[in-house]
Amino acid sequence: TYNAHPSAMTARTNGKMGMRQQAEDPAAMLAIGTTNPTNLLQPQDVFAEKLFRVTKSDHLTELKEKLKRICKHTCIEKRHFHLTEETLGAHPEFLDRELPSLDARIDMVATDMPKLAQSAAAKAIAEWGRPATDITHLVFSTYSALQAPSADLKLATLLSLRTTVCRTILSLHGCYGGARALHLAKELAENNRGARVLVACAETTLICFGSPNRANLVGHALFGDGAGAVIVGAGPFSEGERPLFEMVTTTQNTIPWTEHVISMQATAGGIDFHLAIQVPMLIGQNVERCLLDAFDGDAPASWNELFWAVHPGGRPILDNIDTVLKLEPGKLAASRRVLREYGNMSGATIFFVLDELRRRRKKEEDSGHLLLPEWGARPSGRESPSRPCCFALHANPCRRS
Ligand SMILES: CC(C)(COP(=O)(O)OP(=O)(O)OC[C@H]1O[C@@H](n2cnc3c(N)ncnc32)[C@H](O)[C@@H]1OP(=O)(O)O)[C@@H](O)C(=O)NCCC(=O)NCCSC(=O)CC(=O)O
Repeated sequence: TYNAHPSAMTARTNGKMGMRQQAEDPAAMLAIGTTNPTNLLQPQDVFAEKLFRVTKSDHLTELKEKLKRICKHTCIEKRHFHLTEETLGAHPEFLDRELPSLDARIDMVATDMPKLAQSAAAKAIAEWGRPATDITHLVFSTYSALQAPSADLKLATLLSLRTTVCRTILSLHGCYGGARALHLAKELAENNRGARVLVACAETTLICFGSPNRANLVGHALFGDGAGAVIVGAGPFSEGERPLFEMVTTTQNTIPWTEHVISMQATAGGIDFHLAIQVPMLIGQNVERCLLDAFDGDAPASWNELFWAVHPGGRPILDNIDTVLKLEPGKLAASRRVLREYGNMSGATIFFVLDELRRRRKKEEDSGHLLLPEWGARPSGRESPSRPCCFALHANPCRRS
């Protein structure tokens, strides 16, 4: 409802016209769901051999040895992929960037990617305990959305959300897409009393996949497929709703002049992406300044006073954050575990890290030994070092007093 007269607007939104504007409390995550495709589970130690075999690239021996070296340095043990050997057999054009293949990729992703998101969202909704029709807003993020109607509408249909659900799609935000979607969900939940926002993110490397070459080798070693979903709502909470992480404050920060550092480009042969070798260094050099900006004069005396939900963009990124922030061993354990078990699933990864953190918290609660601090932060380079983006989270189910 729009109205030129603010006083009339207040009267209408307080009355029968719809939800009152402001929620009483900060937004919180009320449930988390994650999922991975089961088609192909790739142990990292045999990944290079398999990739070069299925892409008929075995003759590129030097490149294969380099990928083996890189894979060893990733600290990844396995990843999940939607793409199968059968699919590659049926689409030889996926192997040759000179052949047009974008249409076929978009067709496959359009059907399969929303289903991946559905699986994660269904888990989150089941945990939340309320009917899917109580969801008022949907924010969907993916780097594979290149058509309209897009994955947000497909997901809404698959989940039988109400027809009045307010949908937003974030496209090609890459690794920071999940955090940005959560950021938006907080604003939606806090500004629409009673709103319940489904945040979903699904990523499949199918849209970028190609035969190995010098430019895509690190991407081949790093990225995997997965989906995550979170229900976000602000208080008052209904019976049975249980805040997992209170979302206290969110900011986004861009490092100037780093636009070239990570990029994605749709081409006739699929999406090309570029990762500059400087990414881990730039994140290390800028993360503390971005955190200080985010905390706006209210930073803790030591970063160890917080728990951390860092997007595991790559092993050297986590190492640099550890070093620069002087974190105690284990502070990034949730991020490191997710990287080890799933690789970098771009925007979906942060949901896995949050899920891992709450599992660790639950374990500590059950054993009576609470180690995780109450407050936390979530920095991430995005598509670049350029946007470390930070959340402060409140992991106590009770509200801050
Ligand atoms: C590739 C790595 C596993 C390599 O590990 P190390 O750096 O410890 O090992 P190393 O220095 O010996 O490098 C091994 C070989 O990899 C090469 N190499 C390293 N990084 C490269 C890059 N970005 N592009 C091309 N080649 C690269 C080195 O030149 C070397 O080649 P040779 O052996 O020939 O000398 C790591 O650097 C890594 O994880 N980098 C990716 C980090 C990243 O950019 N993540 C962001 C993803 S996007 C994202 O997630 C956004 C976000 O963070 O929010």
